[in-house]
Amino acid sequence: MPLNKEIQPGDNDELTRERLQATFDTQQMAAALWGSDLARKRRELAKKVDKLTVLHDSKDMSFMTREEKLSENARKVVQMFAHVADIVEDPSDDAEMFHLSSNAIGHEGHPFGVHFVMFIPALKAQADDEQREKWLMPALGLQLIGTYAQTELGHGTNLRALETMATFDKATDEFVIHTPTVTALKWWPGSLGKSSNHAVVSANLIIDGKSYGHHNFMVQIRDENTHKPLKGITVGDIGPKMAYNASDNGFLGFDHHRIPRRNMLMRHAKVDKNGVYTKPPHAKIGYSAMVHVRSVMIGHQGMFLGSASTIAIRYSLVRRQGEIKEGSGEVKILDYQTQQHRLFPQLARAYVFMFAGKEVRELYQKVLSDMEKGETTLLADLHALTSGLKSVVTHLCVAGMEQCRMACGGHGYSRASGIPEIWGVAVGGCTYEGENMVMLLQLARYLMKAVKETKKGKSLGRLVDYLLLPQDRHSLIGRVPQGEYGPHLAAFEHIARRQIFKVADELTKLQDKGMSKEIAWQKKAVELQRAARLHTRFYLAACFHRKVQSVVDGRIREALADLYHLHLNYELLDMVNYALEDAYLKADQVDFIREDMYRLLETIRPNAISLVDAFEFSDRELRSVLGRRDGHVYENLYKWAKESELNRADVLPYFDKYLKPMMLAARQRSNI
Ligand SMILES: CCCCCCCCCCCCCCC/C=C/C(=O)SCCNC(=O)CCNC(=O)[C@H](O)C(C)(C)COP(=O)(O)OP(=O)(O)OC[C@H]1O[C@@H](n2cnc3c(N)ncnc32)[C@H](O)[C@@H]1OP(=O)(O)O
Ligand SMILES: Cc1cc2nc3c(=O)[nH]c(=O)nc-3n(C[C@H](O)[C@H](O)[C@H](O)COP(=O)(O)OP(=O)(O)OC[C@H]3O[C@@H](n4cnc5c(N)ncnc54)[C@H](O)[C@@H]3O)c2cc1C
Repeated sequence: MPLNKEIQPGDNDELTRERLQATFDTQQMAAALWGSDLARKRRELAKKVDKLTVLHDSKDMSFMTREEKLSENARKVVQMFAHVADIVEDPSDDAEMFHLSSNAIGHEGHPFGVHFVMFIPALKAQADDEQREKWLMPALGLQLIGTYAQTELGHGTNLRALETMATFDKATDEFVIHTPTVTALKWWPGSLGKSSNHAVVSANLIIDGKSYGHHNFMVQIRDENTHKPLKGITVGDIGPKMAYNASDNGFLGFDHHRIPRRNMLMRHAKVDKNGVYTKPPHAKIGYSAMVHVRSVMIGHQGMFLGSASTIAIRYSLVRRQGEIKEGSGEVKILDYQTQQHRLFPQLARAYVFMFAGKEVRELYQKVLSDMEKGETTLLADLHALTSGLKSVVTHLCVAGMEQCRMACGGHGYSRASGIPEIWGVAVGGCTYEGENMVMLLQLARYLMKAVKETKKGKSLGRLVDYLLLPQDRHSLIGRVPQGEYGPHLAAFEHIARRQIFKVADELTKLQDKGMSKEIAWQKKAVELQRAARLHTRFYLAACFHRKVQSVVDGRIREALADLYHLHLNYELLDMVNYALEDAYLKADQVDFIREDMYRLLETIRPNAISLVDAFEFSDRELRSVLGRRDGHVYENLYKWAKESELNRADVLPYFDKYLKPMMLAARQRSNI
């Protein structure tokens, strides 16, 4: 059977020649990336969206005001739901729905931005059966629009300091929701400002003057017909952001607003009509919606980096600039080693982030079904894993996307490239769902506990089993036959384990000297977050290894293995100081890693376009002139620029108003 190489009539010849070099079938690679069923569904879905003009952008969003963006995406999201049954096979499949939303709406946000990713997951995990009937069904049926209102103007990270109050009034069987200070205003919730009419609100539960910490409450905030804020509620938009401006992130305040007692989400924690409080089976079970989003973010961030890599690699095969050998003509910029070194490691990261995203979702589903039965043993493991992955992946994604942008030269800076918007959305991920540094420290707490268990000869969980293994003194990289990468993965393991034990010992020493646990933690916080990063980067490398091992088709496995080996080399060099500190690696081994990395850049080069084609992002989804599948970049850049609102007239009013009078006056002065 001939290999599928994604060649279509009308394609730029340069790209066709590139695609013909592929050593593998792109559809099979897509199946390895997404799973064969989802890859097929994605392909079919994109074709259907292409035919449904009501789902198409009415013009490029770059040329719209915020209000136009909100209105445009509200229009499309409504059309999307109207046609959903004709487009997707299973509307309850988040992955299929995310793909539909990417194609039809893009990533700038829409009125249901938080409804599906937090509001519904919070209801699924925290509402009891009766409450699910009352809100989950209408929420799924689009009878209401919900958001998740937790962060306040004064506090986002430190949830214990949230100020919004939910005081139980036994006499009326109600909670009184109140915003006592300006810093207690809810601030940031997506789609809150102008779109939502319901919110899951985090507030301190107060019964008979005693605080039980924050819990989640269902609050209707707007009238379902007039959409006006209900009495006692102040709500609005917080203003423009770096990106994601089709989302109306909002503020929300309550003035002694009353809700029925049964509006507290009561699957786990409960308050009865006499004000008797029942504790949940796990203190942090109410944080499940956050864990859900952290788990989805990993794969999504991989897709963002995959999109940026696709744009930059395709463009690098169309763009010619300079000669390598004088007189032999200008080369494609992807033929420069520096360009390959800039882009291929980002491509490899995108692949592994998507693989890790899949693994972590599987663990999340398991924990969710355990929680349904009141079983919470794996919650701490999941929290630790998602906290680390969320932080490392978002950080590396935005660093990688910035490389992709710069690799496109001047045109990368134009919004026509599509990179600025996805970069702006992705970089938000470093902050939302837990600021990265804070989440790394959460993982570090877990790792320090794991060390204690290890010292007793036990393992805290599967993810930290490797702490039980003895440390090797020297790496075998370059000392085993060429093509064996076991020692590379062992090096990730070594540096993670060493840093974890090192910081644990340092903490112990400080405490032995009489320092409190908390102050010792502060003194070692930078080292602790390093340990968390190294642990996570080891997890990612090991995940890549598991994926390559699981692939049956030889051609796919070989192409994936090249990316995996490049990943091992590149990331090790990025962290090499840790391996040099204890002379685990010698200088000649570092040179070996570098040389092997350069070799791999050359090996990957002929497959580059097919490795990005395998993501199967449609042009509609990429929204990039530079990343067009057919490679016809220049004529379309010109067409795009002509759409600029500044080109609506040859002379704009500001010229007559300001510049012309100034120049006339200057001329008159010079004539005097
Ligand atoms: C949106 C989805 C996909 C994105 C891509 C799609 C494309 C579109 C892109 C744009 C979408 C934009 C949507 C954005 C939506 C964003 C929403 C939000 O941001 S919602 C708000 C999120 N807020 C946070 O994440 C707050 C961060 N802070 C915390 O989580 C906590 O305060 C803390 C964990 C830092 C500390 O909690 P606290 O209760 O104060 O901790 P204690 O010190 O009391 O206890 C520590 C103890 O608890 C354990 N713990 C903490 N959390 C959990 C948990 N979730 N599960 C299990 N255990 C937990 C922790 O490990 C400690 O355990 P210990 O044994 O004591 O060590
Ligand atoms: C695009 C976007 C969408 C959002 N959507 C929502 C939403 O739908 N619902 C919602 O409720 N919220 C939402 N948020 C809010 C978001 O969850 C918070 O901004 C986030 O959790 C960080 O909290 P913060 O803003 O208080 O940061 P801060 O905690 O003030 O962070 C500032 C700095 O302080 C440091 N810091 C803070 N605490 C510690 C500590 N203990 N140890 C060491 N360093 C520390 C941080 O590392 C950081 O460098 C959104 C935010 C964004 C950007």
